[in-house]
Amino acid sequence: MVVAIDGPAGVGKSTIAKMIAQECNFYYLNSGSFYRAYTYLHVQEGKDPMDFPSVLQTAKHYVLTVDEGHICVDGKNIEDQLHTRDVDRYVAKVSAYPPLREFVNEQLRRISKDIDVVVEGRDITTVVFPDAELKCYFDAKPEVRAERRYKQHPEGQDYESVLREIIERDHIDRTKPVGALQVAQGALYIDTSYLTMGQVCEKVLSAIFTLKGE
Ligand SMILES: Nc1ncnc2c1ncn2[C@@H]1O[C@H](COP(=O)(O)OP(=O)(O)O)[C@@H](O)[C@H]1O
Ligand SMILES: Nc1ccn([C@@H]2O[C@H](COP(=O)(O)OP(=O)(O)O)[C@@H](O)[C@H]2O)c(=O)n1
Repeated sequence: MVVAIDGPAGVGKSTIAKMIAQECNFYYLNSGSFYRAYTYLHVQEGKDPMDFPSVLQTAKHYVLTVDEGHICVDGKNIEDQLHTRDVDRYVAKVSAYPPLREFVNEQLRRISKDIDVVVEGRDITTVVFPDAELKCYFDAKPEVRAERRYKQHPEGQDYESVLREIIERDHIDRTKPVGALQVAQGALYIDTSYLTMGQVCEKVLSAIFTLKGE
């Protein structure tokens, strides 16, 4: 079974996807971490992240694997390097490059073949797995998402600049020529603004149990 979750930054996709994966014993895949990893590896090589064809070359040079939801290069977990300011600044732009999207999507489909998986992203329910057994779209107001992100890293940027970056990333994600963030047909739409994590998880689990006939 494929459970696909889309939604904007800070809405709770990773948190809930991990909870569902644990509860149902499903494999967990975060498509955003592929785009983050390629952005990181490219910048790490001292190359320009705005030169998108060259980012694709970098991507083709590395073999990424996923170990318990963590992205690894040559077996080394690089998850800690993926949430830096540099990566945050460029990843939405890098991920708008259609050939890179195709490259990432192929890998997501290959990894998910014949397994039970919960996968999250921006175009997972619309482009990558339009036939997923369960499609979810999580939403929340930008102010609520910025507050959550701010609380995640209170030592980092102030609330106002977190909110500005969220709004900017929303704009890029919603206006991508290919793979733009949108609510898929037939998706379970959940506004998480006033729900606890447990309540969101319950709604998704209940949809999974219904599909399984449990
Ligand atoms: N329903 C919720 N209520 C309160 N906090 C939440 C909720 N869902 C997620 N969070 C918190 O918000 C932050 C961002 O969640 P995350 O799962 O990283 O979002 P995303 O993967 O969509 O960017 C995390 O600190 C998480 O614990
Ligand atoms: N399927 C996906 C997943 C992520 N992305 C992009 O990659 C960025 C980082 O993804 P992420 O899942 O780590 O984002 P957060 O919402 O966790 O900050 C997003 O802002 C999107 O621009 C995408 O274009 N398509």
